[in-house]
Amino acid sequence: MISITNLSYAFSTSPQMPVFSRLSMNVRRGEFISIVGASGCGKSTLFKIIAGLLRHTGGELKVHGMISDDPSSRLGQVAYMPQQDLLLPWRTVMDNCLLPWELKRKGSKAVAVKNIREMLDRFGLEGTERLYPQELSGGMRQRIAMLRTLAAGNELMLLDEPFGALDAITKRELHRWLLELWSSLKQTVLFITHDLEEALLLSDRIYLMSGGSGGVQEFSVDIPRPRHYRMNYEPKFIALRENLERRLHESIY
Ligand SMILES: Nc1ncnc2c1ncn2[C@@H]1O[C@H](COP(=O)(O)OP(=O)(O)OP(=O)(O)O)[C@@H](O)[C@H]1O
Repeated sequence: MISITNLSYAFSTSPQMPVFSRLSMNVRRGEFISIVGASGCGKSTLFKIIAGLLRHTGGELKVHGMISDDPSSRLGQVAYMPQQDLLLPWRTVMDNCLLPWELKRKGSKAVAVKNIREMLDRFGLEGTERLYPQELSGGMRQRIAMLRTLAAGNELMLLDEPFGALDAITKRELHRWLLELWSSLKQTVLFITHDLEEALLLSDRIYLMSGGSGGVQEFSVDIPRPRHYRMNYEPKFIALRENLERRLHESIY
C-alpha cells in the first residue's frame, strides 16, 4: 500500500536542517501501523507528504504501487484526519459528514445521506445529525471527524493523534470501537500517537521515528487479536512496552 525509501523532507525556510532523512518503511494492505516518536520528529509532516499536501525533498514514495513525485496526484486518494478535528462549526453533523461527497460528487446525494445515517447509527451517534459540532462532547466530535474521514471512501486512512485530547475512559471506549470498525472494514490505517499502550493495543507493527538522520526502528506487535485492555498486564505486553519506552528514550537523549 505504501513504500517509503530513504525519504527526506526539509522546509524551504531551513533547507540545511531536514526534519527527517533516510526514512524507510512499508505498509501492507489491511495493516494497522502506529508511528511514535518525540514531539517535532516529523510525524505529522510525513502524513502531510503521504496525503499529498507537501512534496518530499528526497528519496522515493510509492502509494498503491505508483511512484508519485507530484503530491497533487495523491490528493483525494488518501483519507487524512489531522490532529485538530476540523469540523466546520457553521455546519450540522450531517453537513460536515457530507463534505467528502460534495468534494467528489460521486453518486447521488440521497444515497450519500442514507449511508451517513447508517454510519451515524453504527458509530453510536444516532440523533446527532442536526446538531452543530459545539453541541457535542470531545469523544463525539472525534467519532464524527473519523466518520467523515471514512465517508471519503478511501482504502488508506491516516489518523494523526485522533484520541490525544480524550480522557482515559472515553479513549478506551473509542479504542474498542475503532478495533471493531477496522476488523470489519479491512482498511489500512496509519496512526500517530504518543501513547505507547495505545500503539501496542491497536497495531500490527509500530515504527519509532527519530527525526533528523535517525531513521526509524520497527517493532512487531506479536499479540493475538482480538485484543483487550486486560492484555496490558500480560508479561509479553509489559516486555514490549518496556522495550519501546527504552528505545524511545534513547532516540531522544
Ligand atoms: N510550516 C513549517 N515551517 C517550518 N518548520 C515547520 C513547519 N511545520 C512544522 N515545522 C517543524 O517541523 C518539525 C516537525 O514537525 P511535525 O509537526 O511534523 O512534528 P511531529 O512529530 O508531528 O510533532 P508532534 O508530536 O508534537 O505533533 C518541527 O520541528 C516543526 O517545528
